[in-house]
Amino acid sequence: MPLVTTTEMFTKAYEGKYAVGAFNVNNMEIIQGIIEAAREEQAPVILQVSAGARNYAKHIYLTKLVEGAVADAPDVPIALHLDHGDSFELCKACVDGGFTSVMIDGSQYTFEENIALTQKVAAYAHAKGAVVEAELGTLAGIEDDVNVAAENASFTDPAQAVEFVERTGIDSLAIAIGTSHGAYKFKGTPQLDFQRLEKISQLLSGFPLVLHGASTVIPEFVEKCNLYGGKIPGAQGVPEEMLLKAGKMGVCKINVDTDLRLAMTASIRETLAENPAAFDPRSYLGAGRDAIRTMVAHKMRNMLNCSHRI
Ligand SMILES: O=C(CO)COP(=O)(O)O
Ligand SMILES: O=C[C@H](O)COP(=O)(O)O
Ligand SMILES: [Zn+2]
Ligand SMILES: [Zn+2]
Repeated sequence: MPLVTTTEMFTKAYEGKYAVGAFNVNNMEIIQGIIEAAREEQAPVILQVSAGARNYAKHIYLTKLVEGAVADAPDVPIALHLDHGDSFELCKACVDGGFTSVMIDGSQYTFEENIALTQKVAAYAHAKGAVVEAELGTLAGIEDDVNVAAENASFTDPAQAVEFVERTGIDSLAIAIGTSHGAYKFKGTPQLDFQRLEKISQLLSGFPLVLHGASTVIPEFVEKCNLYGGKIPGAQGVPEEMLLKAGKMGVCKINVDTDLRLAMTASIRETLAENPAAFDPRSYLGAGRDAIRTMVAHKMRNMLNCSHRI
């Protein structure tokens, strides 16, 4: 099947009380690892591209690789999504360039400015058959060029979320309930505001919610990075059981980037450390690709609960 939007994926996920994984992609090995996992697990999947990834790998290379993925896994529903679009122009370029879904992240603007920008993107994308995710509330952590300090992060207001969805006509909403981007999410015990999620979910009944900054930062992979020369002290993420619970409460899309980075880096470090004579990039990039596949399959089975859903 051709690339799809997220509409049907989210309807099924909402009804089935599970979430679809949205994985950040930057190169061929990452795309192939994710698609191999989706095919093995028979799970729908969202490939998402940040502005940084688009600059790194270039739009045309990424879309051609994704075209390859679609041909390689014809029975898997695959959506191609812009992650954290920060302007109308970027969203337009992605819609025009074959993406089926875009995120406009106006969360750093005032409520009214965020609404105006999101409305404009939604009108354009919908006219072209693409869908739109927007964000209300801000996450702490690093998003592209925006580094939001924890004290400037603000959780999503449930009443505002309803007004925002009604006025913008978006297809899904990213909310802030305590997750954050990157490998350092919590200093003490991990905690999410499930009461807030429940309230938003009640008020927006049936509407797909999105969680960003949802990597688990699995200790095994941090330790492996550190064992083979890395320096990633004190990293901590969102426990998988919390994400599984969120998936039962209206969260239909869960974003994962950091866990893929950690898995790939750990296996590349290990491969090079254990094979000092190796210098064929296929040896360590291939190991990195395998690590992505294993990590994504693990997420699909244990945290998203989206295996065997197609
Ligand atoms: O939200 C993300 C991409 O938009 C990724 O979050 P992580 O950094 O927790 O993987
Ligand atoms: O939310 C951010 C994602 O992890 C993408 O990160 P990036 O902007 O460094 O590509
Ligand atoms: Zn944001
Ligand atoms: Zn994000």
